[in-house]
Amino acid sequence: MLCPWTTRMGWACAAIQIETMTDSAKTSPDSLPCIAVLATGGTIAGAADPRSDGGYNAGALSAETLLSAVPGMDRQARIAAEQVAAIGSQDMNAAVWQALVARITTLQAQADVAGIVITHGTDTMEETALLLDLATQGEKPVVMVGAMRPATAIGGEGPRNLQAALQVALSPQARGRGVLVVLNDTIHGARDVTKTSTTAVETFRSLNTGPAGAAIFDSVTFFRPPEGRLHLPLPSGALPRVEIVYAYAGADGRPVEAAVAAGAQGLVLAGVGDGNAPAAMMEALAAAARAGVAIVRASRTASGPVVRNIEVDDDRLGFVASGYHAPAKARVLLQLLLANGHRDVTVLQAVFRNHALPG
Ligand SMILES: NC(=O)C[C@H](N)C(=O)O
Repeated sequence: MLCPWTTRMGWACAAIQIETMTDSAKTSPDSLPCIAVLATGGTIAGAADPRSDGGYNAGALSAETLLSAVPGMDRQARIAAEQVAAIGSQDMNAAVWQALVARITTLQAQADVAGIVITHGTDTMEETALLLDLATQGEKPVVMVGAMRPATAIGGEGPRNLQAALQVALSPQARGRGVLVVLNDTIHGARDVTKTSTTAVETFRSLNTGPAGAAIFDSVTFFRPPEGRLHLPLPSGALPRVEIVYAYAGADGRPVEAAVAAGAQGLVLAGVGDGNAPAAMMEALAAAARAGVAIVRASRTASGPVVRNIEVDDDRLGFVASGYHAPAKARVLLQLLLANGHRDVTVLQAVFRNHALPG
């Protein structure tokens, strides 16, 4: 039994459709909620590569294969899978983001869809999570999931993570919370989550806020109420060029000048401490700000806010302090702000501090 919308939408030529109904569920298939799974690749879909012991290729397995490793979900939901991309998330790009935004927007509007799950590599999951959270609207749960061990590895945790993500997507409590990330039985909000370890299965943390909730066995619990969402539509075409400049002892202004020469409309400083940098780098950033480039000071440290006008005179230099946005996420937010015509430093600062447009 396919979800009703798969036949209506005519996905047969563009997407994978799967049949997961058991005999028992087939007695009343229409009573089960429908979940759309949008697959993009990543290690959760990774398969061993014979080139080396432990080596693998991300995005090698289909959505259908991933779902076949999660027995029992067919008693709780009808599931329709669509292969949006098949890439390692190090190669995530604007075209896939456009496709995901379009599919989420369509699925949010379809009455017969209860929730959406997106399989994705972990490397850039936090960037995609924030972008989708900002660029889409709707109450239905949108749950991103990945894995640290490839599907062919002993102890691969992808099937359990996918099961938990499907359970969160089915949970009424997950409604109205924007985009969520589920791995290792833990639920994170798109704004809060960061990958903290190259290899650990508990790599995703919400370092400043703590996790949003937990998915233990088949029980989904949230620890706090939903927060307000900021909406910044994703325009068609290329996003504005925004570069990240990394500060370190001895850094000078040349990385800043190179980024500006390459056409950057915005720069995010991955600064030391509270978004700081050596004087030569700061001078180059100030010159860029005078030339009309949006400058956001973030921190290369893992947690804590970057606060305005503490060691750096942001008012005089025309900079924005990133608040709790780490560099990669500050870049996504700045790209969407610039793409939506927000260039005024006061407006940019309000959004980075309050996650809401002023007024
Ligand atoms: N664990 C992973 O998913 C890493 C992989 N390189 C990816 O982001 O696609």
